[in-house]
Amino acid sequence: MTTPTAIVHRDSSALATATAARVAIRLVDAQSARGDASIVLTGGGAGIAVLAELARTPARDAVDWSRLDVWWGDERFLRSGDSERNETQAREALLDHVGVDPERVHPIPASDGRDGADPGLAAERYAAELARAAPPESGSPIPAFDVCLLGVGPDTHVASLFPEQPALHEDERAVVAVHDAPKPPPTRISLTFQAIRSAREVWLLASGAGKADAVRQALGGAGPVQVPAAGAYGRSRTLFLLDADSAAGLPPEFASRGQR
Ligand SMILES: O=C1O[C@H](COP(=O)(O)O)[C@@H](O)[C@H](O)[C@H]1O
Repeated sequence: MTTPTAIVHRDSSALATATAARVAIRLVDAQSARGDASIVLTGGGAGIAVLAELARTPARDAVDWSRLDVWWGDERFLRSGDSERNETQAREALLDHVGVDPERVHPIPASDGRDGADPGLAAERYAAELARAAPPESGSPIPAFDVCLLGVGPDTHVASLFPEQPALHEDERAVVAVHDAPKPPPTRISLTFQAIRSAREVWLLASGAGKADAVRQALGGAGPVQVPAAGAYGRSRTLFLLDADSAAGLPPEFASRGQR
């Protein structure tokens, strides 16, 4: 477990711009070290704003998009192309505008995919896809993602791990079907904590006053079942990337380390 660091930006626009640059640098560094890079994308307001900024930033030209594996942390289990799918929004914001290799883009299956409307089978299929991408020598069924982006919901959810739900107790599978999510749509597919924590770096994004209480709880010592954002961390680094409004309730030890 890595101790989180909070970085506070002036407003939501500065948060998106700075995080987009940070993602580009992270991917360039990973590609310099290993040739390839991998990223886990998130949905949500701040997450999609970062992707749209990444499509615009000149730093995007430093990334070799053809040598990037793109995964998702969660998906709303809807038909392919539905505008509420995180995949659809990520394609529109970023993936349609950069030279990604389609074979290396790994969307979570849709409800009209090969498994039909069975989210359990779709979750198993995604877990198998992750396992195929994991280096055999690692002994892990999950690749070591270079960076995993997670939006923080106002109720402290991350990916589709919602407070007090059964998925939070999953400690064997990398991917689960989520039923009865409190935020629509009710049926979703999500990486589990185990999969999220296999990432080298986990970056949690929040913007707006509506997220201040969630951020306060996540960094205030709460448990991951009550506050899922408190249970998401990376193997080498965990960042909370915030705007000033979402950082309004930061515990003092984090507030003093914030940047503006
Ligand atoms: O439904 C979801 O919500 C969260 C956060 O969304 P936001 O609009 O409150 O920022 C997101 O992280 C997750 O990927 C998504 O499926």
